[in-house]
Amino acid sequence: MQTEQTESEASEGVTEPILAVEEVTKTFGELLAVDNCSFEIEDGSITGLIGPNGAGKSTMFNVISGFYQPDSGTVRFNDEDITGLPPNEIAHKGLVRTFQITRDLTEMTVMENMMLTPKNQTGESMFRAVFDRGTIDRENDAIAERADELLELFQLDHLRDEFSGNLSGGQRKLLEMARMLMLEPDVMLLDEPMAGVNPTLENDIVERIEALNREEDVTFMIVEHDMGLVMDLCDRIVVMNEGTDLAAGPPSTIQNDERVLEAYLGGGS
Ligand SMILES: Nc1ncnc2c1ncn2[C@@H]1O[C@H](COP(=O)(O)OP(=O)(O)OP(=O)(O)O)[C@@H](O)[C@H]1O
Repeated sequence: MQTEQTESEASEGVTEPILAVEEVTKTFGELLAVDNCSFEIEDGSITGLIGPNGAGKSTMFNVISGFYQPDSGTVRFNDEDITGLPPNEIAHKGLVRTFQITRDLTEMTVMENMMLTPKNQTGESMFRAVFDRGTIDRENDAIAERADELLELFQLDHLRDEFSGNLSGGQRKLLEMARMLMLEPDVMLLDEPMAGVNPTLENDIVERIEALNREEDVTFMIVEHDMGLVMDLCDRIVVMNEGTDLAAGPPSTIQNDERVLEAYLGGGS
């Protein structure tokens, strides 16, 4: 009994990294966009990735999610080396991302967009598509049910049959997050989720992120320029500067880190 207590006390507060970036470098010709950058993302955290303009944040997101091949270094997700895998494979493993500019298909309805991104569909196999209609129908029902639940969660259910091109910029951001959640991810990378979003919708997005983190155990990594929001929302912050990791820690530590202040002042952003 005594030993059990000690063990559980010892493990309390110790969280495994779900994502680890190890010595990643990415160049564009002569330009060193990411320079030997390393950091870890704790499972269950909401981590902010901040840094002055041009620090390499978007490039890092592109490397992690498979859109760019790094020149060197490793990306580990759930202890598996995922470096260089194609984006759809990484997404199906449970690591998804959103973009600064939303990527929904504007000529399709909100619901059709949702139905494009499900996980493990049997219908993808030609054999099953021909011989196993019953399973496919049941799967489609389950997928449609999840899509409806997510649309409700993101308060888009009244726009279910609307063309996504008719949604506001903020609503399209919500749709993109909802669409990515069809993959039941463990980790979501959000690239400037609040850019171009009005304050009411911004509050909605913050609430959705917090609820998904709390109730569905989704780990978030968020690039966001609004410092107040980052400090409020995130429990941990990674700071990049000139392509590399400059500091990492809780918001209270980062806010008072001289090197971080200097990077922002010196960076002219
Ligand atoms: N596809 C590309 N081709 C060439 N250079 C690029 C490319 N993408 C990014 N860069 C350069 O790499 C550097 C890092 O850019 P990146 O967009 O990753 O920074 P960031 O921290 O996301 O900046 P911001 O906060 O302004 O979005 C910059 O100098 C940028 O001009």
